[in-house]
Amino acid sequence: MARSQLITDIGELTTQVPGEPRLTDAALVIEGDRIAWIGSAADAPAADESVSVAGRAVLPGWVDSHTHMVFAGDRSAEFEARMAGQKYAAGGIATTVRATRAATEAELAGNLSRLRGEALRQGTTFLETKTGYGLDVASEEASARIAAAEADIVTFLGAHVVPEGIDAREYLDLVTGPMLDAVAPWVRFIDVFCERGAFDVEQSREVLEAGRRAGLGLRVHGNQLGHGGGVALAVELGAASVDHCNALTDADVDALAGSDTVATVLPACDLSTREPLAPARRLRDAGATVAIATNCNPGTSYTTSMQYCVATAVLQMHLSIEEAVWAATRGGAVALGVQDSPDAVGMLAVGGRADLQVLDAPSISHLAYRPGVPLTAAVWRAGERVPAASSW
Ligand SMILES: N=CN[C@@H](CCC(=O)O)C(=O)O
Ligand SMILES: [Zn+2]
Repeated sequence: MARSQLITDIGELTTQVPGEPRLTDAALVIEGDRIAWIGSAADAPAADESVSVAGRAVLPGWVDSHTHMVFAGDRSAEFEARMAGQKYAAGGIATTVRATRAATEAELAGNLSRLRGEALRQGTTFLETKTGYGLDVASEEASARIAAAEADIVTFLGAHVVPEGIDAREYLDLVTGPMLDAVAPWVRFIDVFCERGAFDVEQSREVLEAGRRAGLGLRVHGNQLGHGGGVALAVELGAASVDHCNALTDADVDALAGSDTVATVLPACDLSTREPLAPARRLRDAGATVAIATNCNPGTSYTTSMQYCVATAVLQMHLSIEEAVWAATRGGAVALGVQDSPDAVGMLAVGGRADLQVLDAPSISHLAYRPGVPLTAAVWRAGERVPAASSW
């Protein structure tokens, strides 16, 4: 029989199970990679090992549904210029494309593994990442393969920008043809940056329809830098999510509210680009499903901290702490299509994956009440306790 671990003396247990999202004085048992039992600490069964968390809060691991972690180099000079008043534009992506193409596969894998480890130790137990800094067939294939070795879900973002030295028509033929064929074994979704300076609505439609024909799910980077047609297109095509959602018309909000497309907000990116924050409160109030993700990338959001994003969503986007934690766990799961049993993530339920984090705090409200404080006390992913960082 699989090894069992009892985690007990949980002051506050956030399960995200509908109807019973939070328990107090709770305990849970992990058997192998699954949750075997949840209930009151007083009724907890015996197990092979027992860990008392001494009144701390326990919640599902974060589901980070939007990152770009396959890259080389950094863009701190661009960041400093932005802080001095320069506006963010899609063109900065070319800097990272040059560095990524010049890097070895071992360097790209090493950087991804470093970021993945950093995220995991901060409670991110389920991670999506994208290609999008290779932008030729060989580099995108390598990016997808490297990503698949480390991330839980990989998205193909060949349509990030049109790279230097090729015209848009020729590049779209590549993305929707040989590049798509090359990455297909490694990826579950296709994505497109539908924005001025990247791809317009008709080009984006072409990319997404090719991905759908190849059996991929759809995601869109939309309405980040202005009122574009990204959100409307995502809803029309039934995309799993549309991410950024900064500049929304009432019609965009209504369309999202009446759809199954998740609106993913990226608070750290909004602050790092000095763009107006995405209207998460307005989206929730209208009835849209909202997810929160880091958008970890070297250009617009170089953080792996879901806790920082949750705190910002509460403090500046006006979500309640429960709404923000839901958006950063179950919301991410819905955005990635991994919300259903038996392998659902972003919730703690008997029979489900044992992905959880313990906070050095008595309740989830401390995530926003104590912003910037590293509150992750312990993390379990698929039933295994995540070791602390090794020293270098
Ligand atoms: N918006 C498009 N792509 C990334 C930024 C990429 C970059 O600037 O390197 C994003 O999600 O913010
Ligand atoms: Zn992105």
